[in-house]
Amino acid sequence: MFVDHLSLLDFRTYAELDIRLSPGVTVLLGPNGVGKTNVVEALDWTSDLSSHRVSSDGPLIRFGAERAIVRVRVRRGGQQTVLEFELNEGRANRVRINRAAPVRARDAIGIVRTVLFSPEDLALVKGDPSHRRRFLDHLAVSMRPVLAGTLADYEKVLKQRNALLKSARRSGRFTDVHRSTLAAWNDQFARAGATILHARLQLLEALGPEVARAYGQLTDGSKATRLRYVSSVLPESAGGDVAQLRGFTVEDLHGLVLEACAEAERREVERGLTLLGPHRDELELLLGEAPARGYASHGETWSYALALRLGSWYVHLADDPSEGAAPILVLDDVFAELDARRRSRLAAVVATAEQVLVTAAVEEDLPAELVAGPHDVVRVGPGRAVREEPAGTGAEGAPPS
Ligand SMILES: Nc1ncnc2c1ncn2[C@@H]1O[C@H](COP(=O)(O)OP(=O)(O)OP(=O)(O)O)[C@@H](O)[C@H]1O
Repeated sequence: MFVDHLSLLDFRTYAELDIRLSPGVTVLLGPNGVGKTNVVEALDWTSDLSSHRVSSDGPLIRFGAERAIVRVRVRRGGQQTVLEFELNEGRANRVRINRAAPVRARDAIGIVRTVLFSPEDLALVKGDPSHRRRFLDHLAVSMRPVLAGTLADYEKVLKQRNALLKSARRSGRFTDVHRSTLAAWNDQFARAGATILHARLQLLEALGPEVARAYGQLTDGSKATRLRYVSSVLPESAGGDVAQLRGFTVEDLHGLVLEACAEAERREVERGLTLLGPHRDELELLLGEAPARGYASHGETWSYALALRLGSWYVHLADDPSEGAAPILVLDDVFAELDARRRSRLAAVVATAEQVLVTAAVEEDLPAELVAGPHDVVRVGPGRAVREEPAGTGAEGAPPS
């Protein structure tokens, strides 16, 4: 797929921006801090309505403005879809598809598909487990948008469960009312938790080999990657081995979460906190025999982070091989961080995507493999981004209609 038009109103630095894009490679060039990432962040945001840089939408709205509007026109095979998002601080966002009546925000997830590489990805390897859980869940949602609802249900019941455990702890008594309310929350908690666990395990089964392949492509292949899923709920005997864990059905997992809830009840009341469930699990990244976190070198950490993203793209391609389904690749400021060998290796792989957007401060940061062939250049200046047009063509296209 590719996006051929992106319009922004009061998004980050842009009061107004209207930019035409083409399939193939587009390079966004401009000095540091000028707004290159803001453009690709807007596009990436439309894929799952979340930003790689901030956890709420507030900072995406131009400072001082009340709301932002992001409009994209995406083409997939012969089909085109116009998505329009109104981001409101402290209020629900409004979403329209093909200018029809507003729909639930969730209904727009997955229409645009992106895989974004950014310097923040280092946290996937070096950061705390929440980064890796979010990575897994975002990838799972982008392929199965319905999971967004389950994740929201899980968050809600987790909050309720935590509030109940906290109040029991504060009162110093675990009454029958506490017990029966907890039992009711436990069932909802286990249902949503089991669906999330199941989705993660299915995804990991596909992702593990693809990350290993990507890591091999980006490096000399002397070390291998392996993904382990360490769960607060699943049997320890499996040792996090995804191949052993993948056999569980949602029903099996529901039963396991309920059992774990019963087993942990006393400790949870003592602590006033939920101590188990997918929000406590860890995706462990191994490099050779050692965990990458704490052991991998800086270069290996970068390669692992890139391999997780490239592996995600491969999983998307395998999951939906239909025409035009391949996600758009967005490489935000990554080449400057890589040595020449990894630059060319990454460039050679990504250049095969239907649409690739790359940001860079200077042309010299871009690998020759990426810009040797035909590509577009968008010059980004303060509050503006202008596509360089080959002589004899119109400067800007019509807005999405
Ligand atoms: N909501 C907002 N309203 C106004 N300005 C904002 C908002 N959010 C971020 N900015 C500004 O946007 C700029 C950063 O833009 P961006 O991250 O896109 O830069 P960049 O061109 O990618 O830079 P670099 O090359 O350094 O990564 C900063 O100057 C920041 O102050």
